[in-house]
Amino acid sequence: MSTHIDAPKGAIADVVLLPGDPLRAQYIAEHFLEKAVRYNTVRNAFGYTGTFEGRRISVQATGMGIPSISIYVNELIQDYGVKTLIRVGTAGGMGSDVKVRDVILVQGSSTDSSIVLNTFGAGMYFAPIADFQLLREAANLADAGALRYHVGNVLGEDRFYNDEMDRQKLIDYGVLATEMETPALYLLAAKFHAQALSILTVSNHLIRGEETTAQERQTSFNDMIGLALGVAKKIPVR
Ligand SMILES: O=P(O)(O)O[C@H]1O[C@H](CO)[C@@H](O)[C@H]1O
Ligand SMILES: O=c1cc[nH]c(=O)[nH]1
Repeated sequence: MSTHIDAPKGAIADVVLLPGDPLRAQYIAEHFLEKAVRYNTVRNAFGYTGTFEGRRISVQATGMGIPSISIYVNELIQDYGVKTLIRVGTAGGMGSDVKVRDVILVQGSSTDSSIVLNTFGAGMYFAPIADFQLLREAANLADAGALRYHVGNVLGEDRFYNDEMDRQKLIDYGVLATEMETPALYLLAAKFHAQALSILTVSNHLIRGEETTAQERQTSFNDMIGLALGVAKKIPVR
């Protein structure tokens, strides 16, 4: 086991989906994976391993925010040898073309978190970016499935409630939406030479004040989850 995951070596697949919400992990395991076995309940951060169309895949809840996802990504890669990590999260829309229920493929992750500064030191603004192979595959599958999706820059912010953030400036610079984990995922994937992609569903719009219903969120989650599993299925087993 690792410090926060109570699973034996080999219990976790080389490809892992990463929802923030443990109940989303359970939902994915119960509705999309075959023969799913729960390998972790520590802190209720549920983790499952099963198969999707014959491909062994795990799903691990990360909790909310950069400190929490950093723990799981570190342990999945360093203690369990995970090579590919695909976040399946929700986001608050910011750009005017972004609508609730749209899917966003996070190409680059801007942040107000100190994680980049603390890694590289003052004066170096490392750009946390998606793995191109995963991003291209996801875009191809989204095109084939006629999904409404965007590819671009997303803010990964430290605070959910953040009145001080100058959102209009970020929107003017093309930032599509906000969420709270991707900078850490992309930074740690770069550090450990793993592959990572964040796929997000827009659950609300911060500027227009729109929200989705719980039922609608579930349906649009299904598009995102299907897309993530479609990408995961194509990764050769390592
Ligand atoms: O839906 P998840 O994956 O938790 O992601 C988003 O939702 C949480 C905030 O409600 C933050 O974790 C944010 O990144
Ligand atoms: O971080 C998040 C996630 C979803 N919606 C938001 O407004 N913020």
